Amino acid sequence: MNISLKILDNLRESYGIFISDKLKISDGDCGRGVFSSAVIEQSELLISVPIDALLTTRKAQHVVESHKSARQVLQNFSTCLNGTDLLVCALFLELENEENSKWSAFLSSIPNQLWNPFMLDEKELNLLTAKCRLPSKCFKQKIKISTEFLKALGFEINEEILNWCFSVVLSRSFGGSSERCETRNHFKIEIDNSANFCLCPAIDLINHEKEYNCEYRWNEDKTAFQVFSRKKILQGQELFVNYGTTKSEYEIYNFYGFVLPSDDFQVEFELQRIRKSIYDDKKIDFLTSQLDMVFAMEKLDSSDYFITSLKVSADLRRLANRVGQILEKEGYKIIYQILFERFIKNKSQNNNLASAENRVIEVFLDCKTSEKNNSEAIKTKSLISFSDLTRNS
Ligand SMILES: C[S@@+](CC[C@H](N)C(=O)[O-])C[C@H]1O[C@@H](n2cnc3c(N)ncnc32)[C@H](O)[C@@H]1O
Repeated sequence: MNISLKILDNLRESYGIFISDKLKISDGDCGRGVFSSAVIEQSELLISVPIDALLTTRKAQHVVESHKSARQVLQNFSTCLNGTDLLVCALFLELENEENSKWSAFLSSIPNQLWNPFMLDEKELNLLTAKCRLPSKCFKQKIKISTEFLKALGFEINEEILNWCFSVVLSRSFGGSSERCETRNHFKIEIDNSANFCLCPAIDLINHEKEYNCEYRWNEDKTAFQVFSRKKILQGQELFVNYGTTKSEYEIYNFYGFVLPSDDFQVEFELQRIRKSIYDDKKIDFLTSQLDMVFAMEKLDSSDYFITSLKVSADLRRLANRVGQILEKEGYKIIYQILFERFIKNKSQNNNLASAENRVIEVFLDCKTSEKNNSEAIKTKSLISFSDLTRNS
């Protein structure tokens, strides 16, 4: 069976989650997401997750407490472990349980590779401006609490796995303080009296957009967390929710590790970081020649195309994403560098330096997010085909 269908079926079977037959998981412009496989009418119920299927902080605490010697260790940590730490530790412990975990279907529905800025090293973080750097620095400190707690329980800590658990909680949890969650997520969950902070299988597969076509609702009668369509959704369209209409782009970046392409986005912090990065000249020369070859194949002049593309950033983003994917890990940095240098060379032709610069950074950030999200998909992708790019331009 197709792996995406299997993910949805496992979630249905393991937790009694209702997931409309009109939904499927696919890769799109924002990485993996949920798409419609048939027309969806306005106000259709698309996903309904019963309360038992929510991994709340209270349940996370039970997971942690059920570990031998945990109670005593918990006493020593009682003043510093909060809901986030409990969820992080519970995920870590459930991963150790593998197939025996109640949450194995949920865990295997989450991508193996996640990325958040807190994973940047100290040197890189210090290159960001304070507004962007501080939350990630705090998250770096916060992980230390879970690390110490799990060590006290006798576990050897694999940093990569713990980072993954932390990233899951940052980018896939719902709720928060009841006052904030009403405005952020358009719902208010009162579970276990106070523990309105949880992970939610299935619903966490939906990506974020400012113009969203779906919304969350907490159904008090059914005690279920649900997703409804806000408008008609055509076959093949992606479902989007809004992770928080009052969230700043900095919050989105720090919690979810991506940035929405938008004209007014202040990305100077990334620019600062990249300008100070050190590049290997030979590598850039080699990759530049590869990029030129690609342009030549498509009979495009790269610098002209680049200047034009600044005005049609969606196309440029798509192009850079593809090239970034082919060049894998370092791809996005190199593309950024190449594009930026070409832009500087040609800047006399363009009188709006700041907005063009921002567009280039958008491209860079998109490549980065896409590279991280699609790392599995990338492996199977063959060489660049520009057919859809040219079709759309
Ligand atoms: C709640 S998950 C959404 C589902 C996720 N894409 C998946 O494959 O499981 C949140 C993560 O999805 C990605 N994401 C969501 N909305 C996005 C967007 N508009 N652009 C880029 N990435 C997005 C980010 O990696 C974010 O941390």
